[in-house]
Amino acid sequence: MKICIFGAGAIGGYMGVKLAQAGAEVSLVARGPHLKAMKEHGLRLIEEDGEVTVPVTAAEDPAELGPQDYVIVTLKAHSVPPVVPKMAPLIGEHTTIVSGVNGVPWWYFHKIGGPLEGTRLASVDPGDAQWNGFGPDRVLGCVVYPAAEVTEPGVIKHIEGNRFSLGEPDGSKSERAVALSQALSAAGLKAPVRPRLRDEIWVKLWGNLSFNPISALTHATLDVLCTDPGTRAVARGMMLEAQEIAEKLGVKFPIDVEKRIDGGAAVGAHRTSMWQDLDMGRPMEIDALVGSVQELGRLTETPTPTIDTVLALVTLRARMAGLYHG
Ligand SMILES: NC(=O)C1=CN([C@@H]2O[C@H](COP(=O)(O)OP(=O)(O)OC[C@H]3O[C@@H](n4cnc5c(N)ncnc54)[C@H](OP(=O)(O)O)[C@@H]3O)[C@@H](O)[C@H]2O)C=CC1
Ligand SMILES: CC(C)(CO)C(=O)C(=O)O
Repeated sequence: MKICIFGAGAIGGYMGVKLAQAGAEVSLVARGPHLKAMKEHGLRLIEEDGEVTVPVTAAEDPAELGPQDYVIVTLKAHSVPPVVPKMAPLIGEHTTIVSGVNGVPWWYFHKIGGPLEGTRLASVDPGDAQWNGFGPDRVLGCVVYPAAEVTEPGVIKHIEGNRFSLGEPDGSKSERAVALSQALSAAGLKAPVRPRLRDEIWVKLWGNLSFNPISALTHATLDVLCTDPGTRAVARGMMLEAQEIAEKLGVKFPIDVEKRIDGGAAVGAHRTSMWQDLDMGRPMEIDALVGSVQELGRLTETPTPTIDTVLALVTLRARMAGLYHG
């Protein structure tokens, strides 16, 4: 089974080391000093109980790697549409694309059934680049739970978690989902195949939608913003609006908003990825994490006053930092 990880930064690098260590036929697409370091010295993974360095097959040009059974996309959401044409050499007749990106996935309305079947989302797939470029039938969904960071070129620090939930857009337990789940499990990762992946997408998204922009705006860590009465109320407001949208789309939430916010507080003094991106002058995943929910609000005719307010503030914050051009 040939697996290529496209965008082998924090999450893709973590997955890549685990798969390589387990002897899987895995290759990584990366760029810049990080690619140079991993080609010259291998890819180093630092975990709580020790560290390991593994030699990896890595390239910037996918043409060097050829058609794959699975392409696992672990780019930031806004980086995917522009590179779709570049991925063409990786894609053969039976290639599965695994979307390991936070936020509302571009394939959300594929095989969902009902009146919104086949709806495209401009916030996450402008110009239908992925829908038309990959074709939604190739897609296997994935919710990424681990936290990791690239601490220096060629070095990944794992922070917590090892679950990558997988799910078919139609909820079936397909052969391709089971085969990938087995490969990831053999590499020591948790990879359950879920019949209702969209429910998990929303529980994860609840946090990213609210905690990430609030932290970027306030520079408060999760423990603080989830317990301060004012910002907790803003997060709650955003989440309740998202819940109304999601439930109109058939989602069932297994927990309530208060429990989800308490879970965020329990993570501790964590700087969200959106705040880290702002600090480091990197584009922020505003469209995928917040704009997409506003777009779904419009589609389902659900008012989103709190989401609209926070989206306006964080978008202007990003624009003033020269990090948002939408
Ligand atoms: N990190 C985390 O803890 C978590 C992340 N996620 C989600 O996972 C996804 C990936 O995040 P993360 O791993 O943190 O992101 P990273 O930025 O660490 O990884 C993406 C990598 O792709 C590289 N890249 C970008 N464009 C190209 C290109 N055209 N060709 C080759 N390489 C390219 C980037 O290089 P460069 O640096 O040069 O841009 C970077 O190394 C995001 O959607 C994120 O929200 C989900 C849960 C937790
Ligand atoms: C903060 C957290 C854990 C949830 O919002 C996250 O996923 C991020 O930093 O992007």
